Amino acid sequence: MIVTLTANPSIDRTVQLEQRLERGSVLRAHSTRSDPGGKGVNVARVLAAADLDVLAVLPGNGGDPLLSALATGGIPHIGVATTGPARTNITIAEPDGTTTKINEPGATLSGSTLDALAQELIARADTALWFALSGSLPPGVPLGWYGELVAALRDHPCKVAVDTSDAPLTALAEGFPGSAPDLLKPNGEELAQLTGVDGHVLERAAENGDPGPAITAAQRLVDRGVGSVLATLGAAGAVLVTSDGAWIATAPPIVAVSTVGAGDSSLAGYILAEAGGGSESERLRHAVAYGSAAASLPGTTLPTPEQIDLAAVSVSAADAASPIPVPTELA
Ligand SMILES: O=P(O)(O)OC[C@@]1(O)O[C@H](CO)[C@@H](O)[C@@H]1O
Repeated sequence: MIVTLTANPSIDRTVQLEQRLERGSVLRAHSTRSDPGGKGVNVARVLAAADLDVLAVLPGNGGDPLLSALATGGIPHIGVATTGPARTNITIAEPDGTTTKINEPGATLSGSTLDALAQELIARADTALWFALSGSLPPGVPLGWYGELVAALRDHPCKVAVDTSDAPLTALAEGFPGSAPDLLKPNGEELAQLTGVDGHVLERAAENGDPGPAITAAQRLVDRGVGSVLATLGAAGAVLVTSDGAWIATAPPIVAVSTVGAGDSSLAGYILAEAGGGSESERLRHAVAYGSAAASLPGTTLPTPEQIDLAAVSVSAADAASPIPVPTELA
């Protein structure tokens, strides 16, 4: 079983515009849609669509619209009693595929909700294959909470993936190697934040087909105890770095409709391939194929296995025999 934790789930409301977004104007929406959201919920949705045994753990009370949507979608889940319903996050989508996202802070979680969420994980630590701890932490949650969970789970046979950002990500990294997960999934900006690398250098290089800075930055996290770093780089693809080597994947050309959920789909693709015994390059191939498929779908629509084009993703190994060159900007 794969267990996902979403401390700050959401209803994702997408507003599709027919024209460009103009600040200060009255704009008419062409269409709207609502999808169950929150990063761990999305990972669970992708894995469930691929018929994996999955469980989404999240705060929520019986009758909350988000839990009802998960039930309707056939996503196995446990809602832990909490004070308020899930937040609504807004995506404003423009005709050229540009998305602007406004995420609410989420309802405050009490100490007892936090303890109950942690208990749901610990109770499965000896049977679950993977835990995916994903997304922001709502008010009331200590910034170091992910680190505490990783530390509690790492004595068990399960593997733990973390995908978060900003202060919770920084707090997690401060606890390395004790809080280092088996898999960390930063995007380019988060990778830069964590490693002190200039984010512009990293992203510009990746866009120009040079994954060197991203690999170097990811290697720094592996040196600090992280098992594997899957760094997603948008249209430039992704890199996977472990203590055994580094792999690079380029993304197939797509018409981007909504990148919301693309990173979560990548994480799900990686876990799916790993759970099936796939090699590092196959895990990376699945990650990029799932992420690309998600980006070509509207709102927080997530891909099914039929929409995945593995053959369109090219993966290569960085030469393990020669050290990864450190670009001058990083040296
Ligand atoms: O505010 P967070 O927790 O960082 O991100 C939440 C969120 O933007 O992430 C998902 C896409 O990755 C969406 O479903 C959701 O709205």
